[in-house]
Amino acid sequence: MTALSQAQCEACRADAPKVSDEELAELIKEIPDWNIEVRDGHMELERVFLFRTFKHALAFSNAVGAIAEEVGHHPALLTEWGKVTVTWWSHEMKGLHRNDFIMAARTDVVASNAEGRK
Ligand SMILES: C[C@H](O)[C@H](O)[C@H]1CNC2=NC(N)=NC(=O)C2=N1
Repeated sequence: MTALSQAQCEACRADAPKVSDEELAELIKEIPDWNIEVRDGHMELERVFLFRTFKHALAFSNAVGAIAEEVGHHPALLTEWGKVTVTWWSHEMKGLHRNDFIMAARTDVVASNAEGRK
């Protein structure tokens, strides 16, 4: 996996390249549990994770927040009772960058180590 740092968050620049249709078709295979949603005219990657309690859900949201801070690239995190909806897109460039797929894959790793999954 690409070693990303805050300084390398090219997806956070408005002129960074969006993934092409061909790249998208390949990258989405790596994260089969994620859905593509179109909002405000751009694509986003989204997945719902279920937990036994709100506390478990909140701990997961915090863990995803921590990997986001490491690279300076941030998701939308909707924390509810027993449920977290994670959405990745590159807001500066209004679309999907390769970084969003990398972060979705990292989110899956965080989820596989998370306590209280349902
Ligand atoms: C200044 C700062 O680096 C930028 O606003 C970053 C922060 N995190 C970000 N996260 C995401 N997902 N997209 C961005 O465009 C983005 N921009």
